[in-house]
Parts: sequence; structure tokens; C-alpha cells
Amino acid sequence: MGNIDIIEKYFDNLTDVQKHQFRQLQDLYAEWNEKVNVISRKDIENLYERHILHSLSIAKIIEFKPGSEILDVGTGGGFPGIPLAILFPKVKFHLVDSIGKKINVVNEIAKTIGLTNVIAEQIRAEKVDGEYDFVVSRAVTRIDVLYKWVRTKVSHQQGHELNNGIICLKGGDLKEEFSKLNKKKFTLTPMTDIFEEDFFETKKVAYVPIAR
Ligand SMILES: C[S@@+](CC[C@H](N)C(=O)[O-])C[C@H]1O[C@@H](n2cnc3c(N)ncnc32)[C@H](O)[C@@H]1O
Repeated sequence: MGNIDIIEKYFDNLTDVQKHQFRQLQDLYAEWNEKVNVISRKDIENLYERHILHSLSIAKIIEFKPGSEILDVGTGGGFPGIPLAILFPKVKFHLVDSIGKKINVVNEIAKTIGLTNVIAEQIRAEKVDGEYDFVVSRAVTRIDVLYKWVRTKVSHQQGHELNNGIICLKGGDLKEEFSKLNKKKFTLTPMTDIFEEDFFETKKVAYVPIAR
């Protein structure tokens, strides 16, 4: 399924606006990827499965409340931030990356599809100054490093049932990596438990609550 069908399979109440926004992404990313490499070339035809659906797995772990604020660290070309911003139009997303030309791609794509809930900024994660309900991240750094960068940036004001915290998308054997984090409370959910799709292999969604 090289198209939006796989998104509709797992998210069955998308509005026409959301469907149109998701549909536009294939051509936009193919076009931008020629100028700035934000997705590996051989993977562009797997955009919906490997990048968009993967990003949206976060929504199956936590439903962001309207008005909440999310920081996407090391967003690259906008993953997971752009798919999540389409899915949650009433949630505010701050997408950051240290590479300006990637941020330019994110801004252009957000503008073209009419996303008004995204701010993309070239800044290192460590320098971000703000408070967020959740920090999300895909394929950026080890969890202990990410934790150090962002733990003071997570607030507790929205009253989520679950604690606010960090949600990141990672692959491989994470036991050793998480043991270095030195925190007892975290969950690792295999992607294949969320979506019945073999191509996710060993990928997982990691959720680390941050209590103050
Ligand atoms: C492998 S890419 C992943 C991009 C995107 N999250 C995705 O899944 O497609 C890692 C990204 O993290 C960014 N990055 C690494 N360290 C960073 C930091 N300290 N602050 C902001 N961005 C960072 C890099 O510039 C790069 O775009």
C-alpha cells in the first residue's frame, strides 16, 4: 500500500481536510527530497508506511489534548511532527532541528498544505527555551542524552491521565540503552503491537514519563 490507504486503515475518522493534507505529502516530499535529503532516496516510495504511519504510532500511545504543546526534537524533514500536526489540528507543535535547510523544507511543506499549528525553527534542542506537555523524537539520539536535553522543558499543566513526558521512536534492542537512563518508569511498546505490519520489525515506541 504505497498511499494514504494505510493511514485510513488505522485512523478511520479523518476529515476531508486531513485526508487532503496527507495526500499532498507524497508529491511534496518527493519534490523537496531532490533538493534536500530528508528521507533516504530508496524510501520515498514507502513514505506512508515507513514515515507517516510510523510517526502516527505516537497517537496510539497518547492522545494529545486540544491546546497542548509538543516539541519535536531533531525533526529533520518533519517526522514525527508534520503527520502528528495533521492528525491533531488543535495541538501546537514546535519542530526543531539544528540544520536550517531541513527546517526550510518543513516550513515550506507546512505552508503548502495549510498547517497553522506548526512552528519550525533552526535551533539545537539543548537551547530550546520553553515548556511543553510532551517531547517527541524519532531517530535522533540515545534516550539518556535526549532526557538530559529536554527534561526541564516538560510541564505538567494539562492534567493528562498519564504523566507528561518524552515519547520517542526507536529501533533495535533498547534494554541496554534504557538501563543507562536510570529510571524505573518507562514503557516500550513494539510497533507491531500497534499496527499489524511486519515492516516495522524491531521498532518500538518508548514513553518516559517525567514527574516533578
Ligand atoms: C536521523 S535524523 C532524523 C530526522 C527525523 N526525526 C526523522 O525521523 O526523519 C536526526 C536529526 O536530528 C538532528 N539533530 C541532531 N542533534 C540535534 C540537536 N542537538 N538539536 C537539534 N537537532 C538535532 C539532525 O540535524 C537530524 O536532522
